[in-house]
Amino acid sequence: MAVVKGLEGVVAAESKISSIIDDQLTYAGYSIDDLASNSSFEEVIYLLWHGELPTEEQLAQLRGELAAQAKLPEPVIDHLKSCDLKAVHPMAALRTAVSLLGLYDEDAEVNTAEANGKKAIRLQAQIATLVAAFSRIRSGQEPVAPREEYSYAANFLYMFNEREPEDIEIEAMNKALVLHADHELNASTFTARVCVGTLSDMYSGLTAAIGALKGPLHGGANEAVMEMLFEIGDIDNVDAFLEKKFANKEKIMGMGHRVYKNGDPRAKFLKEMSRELTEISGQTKWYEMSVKVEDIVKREKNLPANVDFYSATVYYSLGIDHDLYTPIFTVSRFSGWIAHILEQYADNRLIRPRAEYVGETHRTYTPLEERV
Ligand SMILES: CC(=O)SCCNC(=O)CCNC(=O)[C@H](O)C(C)(C)COP(=O)(O)OP(=O)(O)OC[C@H]1O[C@@H](n2cnc3c(N)ncnc32)[C@H](O)[C@@H]1OP(=O)(O)O
Ligand SMILES: O=C([O-])CC(=O)C(=O)O
Repeated sequence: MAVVKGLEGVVAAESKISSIIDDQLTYAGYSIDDLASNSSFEEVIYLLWHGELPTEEQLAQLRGELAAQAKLPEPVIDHLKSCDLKAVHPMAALRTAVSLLGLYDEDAEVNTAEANGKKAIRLQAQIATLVAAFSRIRSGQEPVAPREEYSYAANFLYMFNEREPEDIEIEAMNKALVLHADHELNASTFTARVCVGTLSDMYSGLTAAIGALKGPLHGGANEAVMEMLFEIGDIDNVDAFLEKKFANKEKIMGMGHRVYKNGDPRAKFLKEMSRELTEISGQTKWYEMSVKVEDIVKREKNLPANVDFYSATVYYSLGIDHDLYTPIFTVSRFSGWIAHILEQYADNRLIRPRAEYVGETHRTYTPLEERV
């Protein structure tokens, strides 16, 4: 058996949800360029779950259902209030809270297509409320109830700040949600599929996926990018910072990708948003530092920026705490994970690869008292 470390290049599933071919990303056959420029996040949710863009009527129905399901069960809010949220990582709190949501859903263990369809809407609606509620409760404020008349992106921002978001903020959040929604068989999506491939439930699949996205080699990189920029502090420090990183063979967060070798097609949109938003907020230094980091890493290591690199300064410009960047990624990626979970259920086979054993063999049991 040949071991493929990290399963690089291994094709482990057939999927109609998204594809990466020649560094081009598509959702159900629509290019990410097209969708990022034209589509609402709700249209993308529909596309990922149904394989088609919605009609006006279908979109209105989805929006209505999402708005109607966005409230959290009181015990979940009480749970958040009972924790010292300043002492925990938001992704850890989210992982637990999503699992907890399952205890208040009578459909949690019902694995029919109908029940899974209902859970899909409920969970996609509640995840945004949950992230915003975490942020509010952590800063000593009451969670803000979702508003049915807002779009998904506008409502998400509103629940953070309890003020009507500006058009530019809504546009940026919508675009970020569209860009992060799905990405073929990335580590967290694979995790979700492995989990539900045992015929476990949707809550378990999503909880497992959150755990995988949390890591800094995956979704956690956007938070790490902002920490890196804080540490660099000033554009004049970029060269010395990177030289030291290269000398110590440390990774530069937000750079490099397992699949894209010539550039992540999502990054250019986030870069442009970062430029625009940092200009508006009068904090262009973060954008300028990012560009310098990107240029040097490209020149020295031939590694392009990935989706996490410029999303950091986009969210920073929206006034969001940097440890909430990966939770925001989670809100978007819920749509993709759910699509993959539904696709896995529809044509399931247990996912169970093999390992090549490289440990000791032919050993004889030594009684406890004889061991040294
Ligand atoms: C949404 C997302 O998940 S996007 C990815 C987010 N993750 C990050 O931004 C973290 C930083 N990047 C990385 O760690 C990697 O590029 C990954 C995890 C994204 C891809 O990893 P892999 O395909 O397994 O590549 P791997 O880690 O084996 O790297 C290959 C080589 O490139 C180097 N390399 C890869 N990424 C980086 C980086 N960001 N900085 C410096 N060197 C890097 C490695 O050190 C390694 O060098 P070596 O061959 O001399 O040992
Ligand atoms: O595909 C990957 O390995 C990681 C990634 O970019 C994503 O999940 O969006």
